[in-house]
Amino acid sequence: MAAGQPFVEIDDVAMRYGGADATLALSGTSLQVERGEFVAVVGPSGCGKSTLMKLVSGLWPSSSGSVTVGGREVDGPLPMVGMAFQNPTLLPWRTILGNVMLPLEVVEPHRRQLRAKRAYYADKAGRLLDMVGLAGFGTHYPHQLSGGMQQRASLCRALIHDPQLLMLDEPFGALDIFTREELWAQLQDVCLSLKPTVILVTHDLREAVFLADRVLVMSSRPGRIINERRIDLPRPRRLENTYDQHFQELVHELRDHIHAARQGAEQGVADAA
Ligand SMILES: Nc1ncnc2c1ncn2[C@@H]1O[C@H](COP(=O)(O)OP(=O)(O)OP(=O)(O)O)[C@@H](O)[C@H]1O
Repeated sequence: MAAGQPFVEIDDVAMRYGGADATLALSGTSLQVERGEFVAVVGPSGCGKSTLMKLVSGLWPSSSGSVTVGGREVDGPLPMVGMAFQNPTLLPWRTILGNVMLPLEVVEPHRRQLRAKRAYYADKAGRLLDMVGLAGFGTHYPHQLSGGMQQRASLCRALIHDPQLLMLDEPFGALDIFTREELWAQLQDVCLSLKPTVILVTHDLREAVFLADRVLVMSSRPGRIINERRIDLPRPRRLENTYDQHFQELVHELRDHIHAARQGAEQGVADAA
């Protein structure tokens, strides 16, 4: 990776699902993320946020333009990525510890070392579970945990192989507000300690402002970045800071941008009618 090059770089990407007349999800989309930066992506529903995540993690190819991570063009799933989604997707027949350790069975060099170093990795998984308040739950099965606890476990699974890039697609979207806020604080602690590069997709503007160094706002579909806001709040941020005037001003500012993006889309539909 060349000095000064961003860790993640999306350059003028377009993405169409299916044939020529199928949905154009992204068009003219560009963004850059520095190593160790926490970026949140917000935008109107259906604007292409998840599509953007699929391109960066190599789960889907772009139709045009380029996507590079760590200085290399993305041409397939990246082992250096950890992912967590709205649905925790834990395997029901595995214990929580077994679920957290799953990526180690797939991603090299851990896969090669797992048999010889199982105790080391189990200890590491246990420490991650401790960090998110799940000490003692490693031997439980997913159905024995609440939704919030399962989501914490899926966060540990995303982190177990020391990913350089953490991709979080609405990871707390299905949780109640109290659990969600508790997990913001835990995710912040984990990130301050492990310092991965993070891209978070969320609908929750408070979540974006609480967690991110920078928030990117997308236009309506086909999505592209229409605004970016650096979040200049000191860390560690505390939940009581969400009541501060500056915090609320940032949230309102983002809300205005999204409102404008949605208005733009409605205007486009009206013009076409
Ligand atoms: N597998 C797919 N096949 C065809 N079209 C798809 C597929 N996945 C997404 N789309 C379409 O692409 C567009 C962007 O979808 P995407 O899921 O990226 O949006 P989003 O911003 O994440 O949405 P939301 O905020 O509602 O979760 C939508 O119009 C959607 O219907």
